[in-house]
Amino acid sequence: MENLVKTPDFFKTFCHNVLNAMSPEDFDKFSQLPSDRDRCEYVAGLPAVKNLTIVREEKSVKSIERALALKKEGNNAFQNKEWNRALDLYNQSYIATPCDPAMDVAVIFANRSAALYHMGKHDLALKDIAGAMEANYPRDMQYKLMEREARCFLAQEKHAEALQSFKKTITALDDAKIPEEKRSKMERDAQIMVKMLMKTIEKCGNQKLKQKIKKEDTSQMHAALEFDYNPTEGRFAKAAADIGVGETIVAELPHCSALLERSAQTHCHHCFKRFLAPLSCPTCSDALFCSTECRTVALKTYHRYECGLLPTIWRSGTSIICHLSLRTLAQRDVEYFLKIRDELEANEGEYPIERRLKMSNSDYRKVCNLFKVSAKDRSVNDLFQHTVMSFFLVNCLRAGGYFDNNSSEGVVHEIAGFLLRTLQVLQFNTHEVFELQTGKTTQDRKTHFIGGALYPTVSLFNHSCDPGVVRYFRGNRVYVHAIKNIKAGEIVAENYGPLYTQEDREQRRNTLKQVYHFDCMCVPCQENWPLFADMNNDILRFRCDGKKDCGALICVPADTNEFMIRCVDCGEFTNILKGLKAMQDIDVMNRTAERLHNSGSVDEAVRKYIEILKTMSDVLVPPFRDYVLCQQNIRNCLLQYGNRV
Ligand SMILES: C[S@@+](CC[C@H](N)C(=O)[O-])C[C@H]1O[C@@H](n2cnc3c(N)ncnc32)[C@H](O)[C@@H]1O
Repeated sequence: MENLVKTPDFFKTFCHNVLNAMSPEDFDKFSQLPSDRDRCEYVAGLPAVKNLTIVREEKSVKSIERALALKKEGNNAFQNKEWNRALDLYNQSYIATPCDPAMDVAVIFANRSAALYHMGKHDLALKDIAGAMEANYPRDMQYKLMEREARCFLAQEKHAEALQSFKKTITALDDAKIPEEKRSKMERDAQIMVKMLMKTIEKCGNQKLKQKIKKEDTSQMHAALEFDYNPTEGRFAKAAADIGVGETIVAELPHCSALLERSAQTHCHHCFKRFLAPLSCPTCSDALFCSTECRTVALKTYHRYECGLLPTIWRSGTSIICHLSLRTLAQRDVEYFLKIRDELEANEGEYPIERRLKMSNSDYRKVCNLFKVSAKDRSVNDLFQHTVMSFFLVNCLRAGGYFDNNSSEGVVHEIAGFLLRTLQVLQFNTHEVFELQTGKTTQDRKTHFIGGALYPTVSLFNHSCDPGVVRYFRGNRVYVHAIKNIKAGEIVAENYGPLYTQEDREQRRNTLKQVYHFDCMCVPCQENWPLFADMNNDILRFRCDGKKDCGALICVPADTNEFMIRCVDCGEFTNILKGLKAMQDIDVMNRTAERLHNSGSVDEAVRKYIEILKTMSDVLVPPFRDYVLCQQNIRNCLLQYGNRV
């Protein structure tokens, strides 16, 4: 069966083979098993799974010959001042360079720093210079690097740092193997810069930026956000006090995240940020990083087990959920899971919401009890396929060296049980992480999926076909913003896909039932709101504001001549003049906002749209065409925030 693992989409075939070998009695036995661990142990004992052999792959190994050829091409592009092309070739050369001997990596870093310097990417150039020095760049050439470092600092107006680097240039020139004339000219130039910088520093003081080490909280929540529960809808987010349109409701890092294969050569394997000059895993070419920080965390945790297995996982044809489940386990060691096992068994993973919110996002206990359909409500077939998937994943972990030689098979089944539990949680709680690709016009903007992630707080939000929030991402950090005014006591709902403006109630409810197993109870579903295509501004809806506070809905033709309307429910009068006037003002305001948005003043456009939405929702009851349009516009603007790094 070893060959099977080498074929594209092999998991489907593997699962099919295992399923075919099962008799009805076997299924019956499987369906009686009480726990995820028992299910995993049962599947591991089936003869049909025995021949799945997973090994770390040597395929994505590096090649010095290829690396040198690419570097040569890069040097030619550099000579021709084709900086972007040179950078691209140096990147490819770097990724293909074996970490041993480090010398080659050092030279590639140095060359790449030169291309980055010419592109004005001084921060990245400085990182590569540091990388070259760390990888023992030859002493006789270090003067060049030190001089480049000094010029990068100069460009950033970091005078004290530039001064130090010019001093280091002078020292490094002692080792330079260059003609004496060139050496003394460079030394003279560096001395001049040292004197000049000393004067500048004396005059303006040391402008060294204080390096603030930002210790970011893993989850930041709006002060007015709280969580409630009811037996039909489970836990859900709601507003404890009024939340205004545009306000940030949650910003959080994922419990775990995994990049899609198609983004692996363009985005950081750890934080999902798009990179220009990546750092590579020293062993494989599959995991690239934006910074040493991201690389260090990945290499110390999950990547040491995933290295060499990424091609197998990607080739398997399983969804991102499968990789996320593996990552959840791989980011902590076996001991961690064995330690929390008894606690989870005792309380079934139930923690009071306040305690849960205080837990760190990397704590498995914070995500293990997110919504999932219980085993008794799942089809046996579905549960069986997920168990086979856990078997595949636990074997990946085994091949990656996750278990030490003393680990018993019992421990392996225990971890497979955790994988199965995580797969079930991920099925209902994974968020697709996207990047907004910008174009010249608003229509050219497209969302591009780059990976998946599990967010402990955002996963507690219920769905509405008229959501109150929009999500965007910076790397794999999610930001949730309000796109309407949410009153105290109201639900703060996000959207799982179907929108009332685009699909009719039946379609939406069918999708939600099929994918998420629930009957949607949101307001548009209960009131059967119209599609956007069927909407106009001909009928305006008001809330009765008579003294009896009945709050009934009052529908009025937009071209009415009356402005005091009697409520059929309570008989009181409501003055609708303000609402009629608002509809006229909104038209002008909308045009101003659109102009601002198209000219790229996103912040100003958002402020304008917020003003419009506020004006509308203060006097009129949605949905109506202008309101929906304005919400769509504000959503587009907020999505663009994700692109501002
Ligand atoms: C991602 S979870 C949301 C949090 C969940 N309520 C909980 O208790 O953890 C998704 C599940 O919440 C429930 N849910 C979400 N939106 C709902 C809605 N509009 N109406 C009814 N149930 C909903 C469904 O059970 C759904 O499968």
